[in-house]
This record gives sequence, C-alpha cells and structure tokens, in this order.
Amino acid sequence: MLMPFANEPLTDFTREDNQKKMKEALEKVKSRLGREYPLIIGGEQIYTEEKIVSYNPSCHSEVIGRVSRAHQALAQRAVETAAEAFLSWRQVPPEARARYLFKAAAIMRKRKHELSAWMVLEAGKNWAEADADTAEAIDLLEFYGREMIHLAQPQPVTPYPGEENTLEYLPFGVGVIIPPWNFPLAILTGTTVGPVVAGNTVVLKPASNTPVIAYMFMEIMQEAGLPPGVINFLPGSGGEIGDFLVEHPLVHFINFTGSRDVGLHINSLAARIAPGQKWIKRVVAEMGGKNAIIIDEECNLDEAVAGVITSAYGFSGQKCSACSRLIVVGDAYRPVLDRLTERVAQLKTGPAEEYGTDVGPVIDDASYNKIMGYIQIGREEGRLLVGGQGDNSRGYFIWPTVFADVAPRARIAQEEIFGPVLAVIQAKTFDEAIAIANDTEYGLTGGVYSRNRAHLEKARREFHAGNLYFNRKCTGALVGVQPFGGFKMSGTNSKAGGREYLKLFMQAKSISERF
Ligand SMILES: NC(=O)c1ccc[n+]([C@@H]2O[C@H](COP(=O)([O-])OP(=O)(O)OC[C@H]3O[C@@H](n4cnc5c(N)ncnc54)[C@H](O)[C@@H]3O)[C@@H](O)[C@H]2O)c1
Ligand SMILES: N[C@@H](CCC=O)C(=O)O
Repeated sequence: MLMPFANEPLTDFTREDNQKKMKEALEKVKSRLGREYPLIIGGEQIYTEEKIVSYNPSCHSEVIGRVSRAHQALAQRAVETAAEAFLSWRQVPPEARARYLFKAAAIMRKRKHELSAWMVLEAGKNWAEADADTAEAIDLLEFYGREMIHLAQPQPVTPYPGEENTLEYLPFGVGVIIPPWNFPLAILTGTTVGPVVAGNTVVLKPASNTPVIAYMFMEIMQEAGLPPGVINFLPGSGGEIGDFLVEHPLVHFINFTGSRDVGLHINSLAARIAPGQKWIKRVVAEMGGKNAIIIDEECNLDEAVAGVITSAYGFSGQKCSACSRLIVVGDAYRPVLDRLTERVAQLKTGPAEEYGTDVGPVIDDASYNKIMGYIQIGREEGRLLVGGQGDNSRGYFIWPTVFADVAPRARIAQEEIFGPVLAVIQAKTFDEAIAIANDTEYGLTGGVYSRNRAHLEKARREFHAGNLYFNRKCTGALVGVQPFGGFKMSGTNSKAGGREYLKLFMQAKSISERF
C-alpha cells in the first residue's frame, strides 16, 4: 500500500557527515563540467551544431555544459512526436502513470546531493537553497502521483433514479512546458510531471540559464522508464522556438512560469486561433511578485527582522515569493531599521559552493546590470542603509541592500527587481500598511508580523495575496501544505503543489446512461 504523502526532509548541513556528502557531490559534479548534452525527441538523442552554453554564475569563466539548441524544424518534430505519443499515453491507466513519478522520486532521492550540487554550480544556489529545491522536486513527484490516483477514483455526483451518472477526468493532449531558471529542478519537475501524470504529453523548453540540471531531470525520467515521446526535451531560445510552440495548432495548453512580460506575451499569442486549431488553448501562467511584509508595532522585532532577512535575501532575492517591500508601522520603524542595518551587514556574500555563504551570485550579466540599475534608482528614491555594491569581475555578486524612507509608489517599491534589494516604507497605522501592501499590480506572497489579533484578522480579510504568512517568512511554500500561486498580475493562481492543480490539465466528461 502507498504511504500517505509526507514532505521530503531537508538536509541538516550543520552535521559534518552531511557536509562531507555535499562536498563529495560537488567534487563529482565538478569532474563532469563542460560536457555536451543532446536534446531529446521521442527518446532519440539529437546533437545540433548550435549550443546553449551554461556558465557558473559564481565564476563566469567556468562552463557547466553545452546543450544542443533546437530550431523550428525540431520544434515541429517535437510537437508531432508528442501528438503521436499521446495516442498511447492517454490509454495508460492513471495508477501506472503515477508509478513512473514514484520511481523518478526514488531516483532523485538517491541522487539528492548530486542534483543539489548541479544547482549550486549552475544556478548559484547556496547549499540549503539547492537542497530545498531538490526536496521540492521529490515532493511534487510524490504529491501529483497520489493526486492522480485520487482523481481516477469515481467522482461524486448526485444519484438520479433510473440512470447511472459518472464524471471522469480526461487529458487534453499536447502541452508546452516553459519553466524559469530560478527553481530549475522543482518548478521544471512540477510543471512537467503534473500535466504528464494527468495523461498529457509535452514539449519541455527549459530556461536557457539552467539547461544542464534540466537534462538531469530528463535522464531521471528516462531511467524511471517513461515511454519515449511523453516528454520531449527541447532547449532553445524563447523568442525563436517559444513563440512557435505557443502558436502551434496541435498544442492544447501552455504551462508557463516566469516573468510578467513573457507570461502576458504568451497569453496573448495563445488566444489567437491558428489555422487548423480545434480548441481554445489553456494558459497557466505563474508570474512575478512585489511582495510585502508588514511589521506591526506589537510584535517580536528580532524574530520579525530575521524573517524579513530570510525572505528578502534567500537565493539573493531571486524568488518570485521574495520580500522586496518592508512596511513598518509607527514607532517600530526606527528599531527595525537599526536591527536591519546591523544584521544585513553580517550576511556573507560569496561563491555558492562555499559552505556558509548566505548570499550567492545573481544569475547572469543581464540580471546583474538590471539590479545594479535599480540600486542606482534606489539611491535617488530612498536612503541607502546597507549594501549597494556589486562585483562582477569573477562572478555576479551583489551585496544585500536596504533602502529606507522609500515612498510607496517609488519605482523600487513597485517594480520587480528580482535581486537582493529591499525597500523599507513607513506607515502611520496598520490600516495604512495594508493599503500600501495592496497597492501594486502583483499579489503573490505577503506577510505580517503582529501580536495584535484584530490586525491579523484584518490582514486575513484584506491583504490581497495568494500566499499570506503570519509571524514567519514569506518564502518556502511546502508542497501540499501551502499550495502556491498568486493573484492579479502574479498569474493564474494555479496553486502548484495543491489539490486543484492537476485538474487544470484535464477536462471533465459527464456520462449518463438511462436504463
Ligand atoms: N509565480 C511563480 O510561481 C514564479 C516562480 C518562479 C519564478 N517566477 C518569476 O519568473 C521570473 C524569473 O524567471 P525568468 O527570468 O526565467 O523569466 P522569463 O520570463 O525571462 O523566462 C521564463 C521562461 O520563458 C522562456 N521564454 C522567454 N521568452 C519566451 C517566448 N517569447 N515564448 C516562450 N517562452 C519564452 C524563457 O526561455 C524561460 O524558459 C520572475 O519574474 C519571477 O518572479 C514566478
Ligand atoms: N514556491 C517558492 C517560490 C517560487 C518562485 O520563485 C516559495 O514559496 O518560496
């Protein structure tokens, strides 16, 4: 009998045996850097002339791998192959589909530190962040496998005299999966295997900064025995093959996670009906955030500041869930600024592979320049308390930065920076703090530190965010525990890791027979 779902435990790196295992995994991965990887269509490995070269953001001269880059003819072949594979994959019983996921989870568990080591080197995640990414990928395999088994059971309908009535969930067909680089294993795994276990076949276009860890995922799904053509691995440029895939008439749905601009572009392309297209495409698009934590006057300020720091600077602020606005109520403002200044200055910025690094690099040159540009804007819009420096001579390092006295409508308080930059805003009252928190186009995560019951209840009702957290950090949603997805321009609220997720990739059929 299948065990009930339980979240994968995180690794305790304060233990020396675990440190040793992680160091060994890093050495093993380092001995494999610079290799070439194919794209995979219908189980066939295809090497192309053109490559996507992936670099270590902690040391940008180090090549992680060279991955074959698809062009439009290969994209066409991938879609046709997925359409062909759908004819047999949809006939595979849901329980059997789920077993591929359980097997893949078991393989990931065995390769846990190695997978995390790839992300330390390719994405610049520190050990704990990489470990959490691997654990979440395992969780998503285990969770969606069980959810599919659950959805395959007879669904409740009201009994009607003289008739048998049933409702069953059927897959759509071919989907395109477009994940981001910032959770290069967890989000890639979840957005792919959710639709797949629901009976769809997919073309997976990984993010160009992290194609090697994406290839490791493909390797694991193949080792788990997934039939050829169910997942087709197609690295390539978003502009060149992304648009082509989204517009393709055989594609039934797009499962995208990434920035607001690309998400809205995909949404508008997918809304146009291509010649020969026989359905309305479904777009699931999870996008950016400009998340706020409110620190109320009545609360433990030390705990609050610690939670804000973890939320703002974990993975260098490169999480859609990251806290990028801190709103402090009334007299708490000065003591919060003092604590922030002292503690943020103590964070260790450096290469992700060094044990003890708090803040690793940002992902690439373009991100580095964009974030440094926002820091420049911040110098005009606020008062720099800590940080503000960057160094891209070896890797893309930006020191954790705090701006105080920022106006709620300032650019650094409205636009997603996606880096280690926090804007601190003062509010006179708790009501004003809630109004400021809601005053952005995003609505992904939010947080409140308060001991005031009436304030917490007000925030429950009025703080408009898909994932709201009280007296804890606003990052690190756990699969099954805090289904993840936002409001407004943060996306379609698909709730990854939640019980509704798989239904987004299925259509319900009601069958009625009168006897
Ligand atoms: N809401 C969430 O759950 C969530 C989770 C993680 C990241 N994000 C957001 O993702 C962003 C960071 O990720 P990113 O930099 O990879 O985002 P991005 O939008 O630049 O890229 C996301 C993916 O889209 C692809 N792409 C780019 N142009 C495309 C096109 N024209 N057609 C099809 N695909 C295209 C990219 O290659 C990549 O695979 C941030 O805004 C962050 O908030 C959101
Ligand atoms: N689900 C992750 C964020 C994913 C976006 O980057 C969290 O809850 O921190």
